[in-house]
Amino acid sequence: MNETLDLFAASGSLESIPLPDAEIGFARGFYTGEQAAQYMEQLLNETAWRKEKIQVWGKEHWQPRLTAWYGDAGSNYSYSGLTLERHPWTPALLEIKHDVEAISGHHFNSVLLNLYRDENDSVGWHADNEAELGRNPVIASVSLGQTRTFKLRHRNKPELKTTSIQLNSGSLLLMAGSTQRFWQHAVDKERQPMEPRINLTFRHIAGW
Ligand SMILES: O=C(O)CCC(=O)C(=O)O
Ligand SMILES: [Fe+2]
Repeated sequence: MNETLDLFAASGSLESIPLPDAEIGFARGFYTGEQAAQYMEQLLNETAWRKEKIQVWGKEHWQPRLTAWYGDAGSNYSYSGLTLERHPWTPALLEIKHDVEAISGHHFNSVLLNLYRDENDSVGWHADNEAELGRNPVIASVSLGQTRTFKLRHRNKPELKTTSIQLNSGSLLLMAGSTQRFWQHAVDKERQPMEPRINLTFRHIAGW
């Protein structure tokens, strides 16, 4: 058993999701419904939400969701031709970071927040594999508000069917090991009306 799976085992409430070439842990009840609803309300109101333009295959697009980037001073995070403006940690984000670090045994120095306003907001297939995240990034993803379907697909083993995980309010998904190298993930638009959802992905950016 490798180091990260040992960590999952040690941290009681994280259940391991057994996918090949991946290390994924899930805690459905990381926060109670009530705690999650409180953070949802607070983060909806106090986050510096922005709609960003990104480059995909040389063309400019508006991202189909709102985002915000918080973290330690000195950070710089770039993806899809975009360098995000970093905001200093808020008390609420530091509390959540503390809880996530306690259960995962990992240290994080930044968090990307996503706001899916309704059923039309989404994130396309991607892996969080930017160089500054290192070779085996550990990413801790906290979900608040509307349950949305998180899909995972293997990059080069099509016989492994797409896996779906329902990310309910208050849940924590931990992706580690080779997950970002072998798997991509996405949150699709939905046909049914959806309430807002906030997702926080805690990351460790190397080099600062
Ligand atoms: O909203 C989610 O659950 C996933 C967000 C995500 O993949 C990202 O921010 O990189
Ligand atoms: Fe991602």
